[in-house]
Amino acid sequence: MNITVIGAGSWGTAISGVAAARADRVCVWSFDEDSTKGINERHVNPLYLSDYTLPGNVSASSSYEEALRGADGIIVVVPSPFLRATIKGAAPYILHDVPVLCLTKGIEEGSGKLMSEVVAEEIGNPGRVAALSGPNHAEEICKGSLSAAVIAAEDHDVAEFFRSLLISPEFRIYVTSDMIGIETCAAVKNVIAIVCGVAAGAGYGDNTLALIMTRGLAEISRIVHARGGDPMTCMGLAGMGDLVATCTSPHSRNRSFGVAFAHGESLEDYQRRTHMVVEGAAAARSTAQLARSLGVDAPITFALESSLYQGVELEEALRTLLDRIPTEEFYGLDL
Ligand SMILES: NC(=O)c1ccc[n+]([C@@H]2O[C@H](COP(=O)([O-])OP(=O)(O)OC[C@H]3O[C@@H](n4cnc5c(N)ncnc54)[C@H](O)[C@@H]3O)[C@@H](O)[C@H]2O)c1
Ligand SMILES: O=P(O)(O)OC[C@H](O)CO
Repeated sequence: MNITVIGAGSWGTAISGVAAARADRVCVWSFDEDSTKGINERHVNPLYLSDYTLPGNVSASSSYEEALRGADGIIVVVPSPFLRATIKGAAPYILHDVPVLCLTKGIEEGSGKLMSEVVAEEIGNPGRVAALSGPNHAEEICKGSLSAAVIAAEDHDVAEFFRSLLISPEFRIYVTSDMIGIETCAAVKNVIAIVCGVAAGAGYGDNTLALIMTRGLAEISRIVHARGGDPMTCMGLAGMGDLVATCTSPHSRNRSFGVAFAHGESLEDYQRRTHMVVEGAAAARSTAQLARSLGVDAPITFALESSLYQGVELEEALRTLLDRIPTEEFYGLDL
């Protein structure tokens, strides 16, 4: 079986290693030529997870045509700001019935579309597109540290195809049909993780982090419900699981950007310094747009959007949050 992984950042590199355990061959499409060269010559991606050696059946290419030739399954894992352009470029080489698994976490700005929807729009045959999410820091997955994820697909056979490709005793894979729930959780938890980082950077304690995570989960579930997903999904791996991992882990780029932002570093400087994409920053804007269009109250997201993009000082954004009068904890889903 031949698997193509589109994207050679941290997660693309780690998932290539996971897929290589079951696949005959894995070919990674990389935007960066240095990654292509490193993987082909030394089985190492010099730009991401550079201390991880990929299995010998993983190769790389910066040509869509070459990377996708003969693919029996495709995994898409480019950061959300580059997803549409990348998949548009790849689309002519993707056959109509090949199953596709989307690992990108985000909501498209402007359209409010989920990542699997963007992929399906560009390649057609939406029933063959699935999404995977969960608490999965690439740094831990590539070391075989015990982890779990959930695959969502409309077509159970597509979910099973990817589950049997990726499952192992160290990587437990569950399945669901709630694509909206899984992908909305995946995008919005990154926003909440930045805010946790900001709070930690500003010197707040664990009580405050628990407050942000809990009210953040309520915010996520309101958006999931309004978007047509199942709020119970928020209790699972893609919801609470990933929220906890991202809001607390030193590996999280979203959390650590929040800390840096509280200390005065800009988004641009952080991303230039780390060569990594802070998905929650893009998601703050796209989630805020989506929440407004759905008529959903999303105060934590709105506060981050205002300080990232509207020049509102962090202290003022925080004051706006704290000026809200706490009411009953549970209003059901209209809260
Ligand atoms: N890193 C993780 O642990 C992890 C875990 C789960 C999910 N994810 C999600 O996976 C997705 C990919 O993240 P990542 O962590 O692998 O990326 P990354 O931040 O580690 O790397 C950035 C990637 O973007 C590529 N890139 C830069 N400019 C580009 C362009 N113009 N067009 C196309 N590609 C370009 C780079 O080559 C590199 O592969 C994100 O949605 C992220 O939220 C990441
Ligand atoms: O490093 P982060 O903050 O982009 O998070 C990575 C994954 O989404 C964790 O599951």
